[in-house]
Amino acid sequence: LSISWFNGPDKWGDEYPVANGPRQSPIDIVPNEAVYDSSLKALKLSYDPSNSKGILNNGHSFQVDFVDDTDSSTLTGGPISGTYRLRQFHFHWGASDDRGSEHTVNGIKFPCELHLVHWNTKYPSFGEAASQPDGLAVVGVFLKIGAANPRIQKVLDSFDAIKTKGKQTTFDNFDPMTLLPASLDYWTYDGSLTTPPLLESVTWIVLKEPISVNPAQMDKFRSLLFTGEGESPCCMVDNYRPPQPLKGRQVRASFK
Ligand SMILES: COc1ccc(C[C@@]2(O)NC(=S)NC2=O)c(OC)c1
Ligand SMILES: [Zn+2]
Repeated sequence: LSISWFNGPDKWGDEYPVANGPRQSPIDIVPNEAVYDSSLKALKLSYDPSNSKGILNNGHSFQVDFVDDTDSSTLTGGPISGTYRLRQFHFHWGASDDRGSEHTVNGIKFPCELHLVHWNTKYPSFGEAASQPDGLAVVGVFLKIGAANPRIQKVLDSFDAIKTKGKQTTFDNFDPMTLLPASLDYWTYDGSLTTPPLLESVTWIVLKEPISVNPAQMDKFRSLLFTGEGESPCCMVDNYRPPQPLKGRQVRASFK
């Protein structure tokens, strides 16, 4: 499905009525209104770098895909029960540093947001899980502008090979753990995919602590194109959905 961001988020409701559903994402996170829940477990992420497969420009972001036919890269603990397998990770970012994240904190937008997508192994496949209310668990990590991040550089160095929509290349031996901040404190709430089909199947786990990238690294994200080879180029930027109504949902915090 090719989502062109110029007939973007405010048009999605016409074709996908769930866009106006009760558990849409992203949301604005208001830390003072989040409820500390001492029963929330620590996140347990164990990833096998040899599971990383390839990196693809899918026309609305880029994603790093993982082999997910065994339980070798999993998320357990946290707000979820059972075992969720890592499927892919991708990012959302802005045309400038004042915007780009999907979730916001007290209305503050970060320049970029990482999504690590996991699916519940109680279902036979990712596709099946994506249509179930407890099917997916996505770990969201904010990126802020600061010191250069050596661990993200390998991702950025692959961009020349995936500049245009549909291009992909191999991406071996990458450990997504290296993209996580020191603290795994998180907020969690029930939500959805943030692009069509906007399925309400995501348990969101948004980390409180951002990771940093420097301005040159952030600019590298903006060198990708939404458009395919030979089409008039359109920079891949502002591929984020704005916050959606909370509709009575509670956001819980794993920390005081
Ligand atoms: C099952 O079909 C889909 C379709 C789109 C996405 C991507 C996205 O909509 N979801 C999140 S999270 N961020 C996004 O941009 C997806 O990711 C798991 C799964
Ligand atoms: Zn996403």
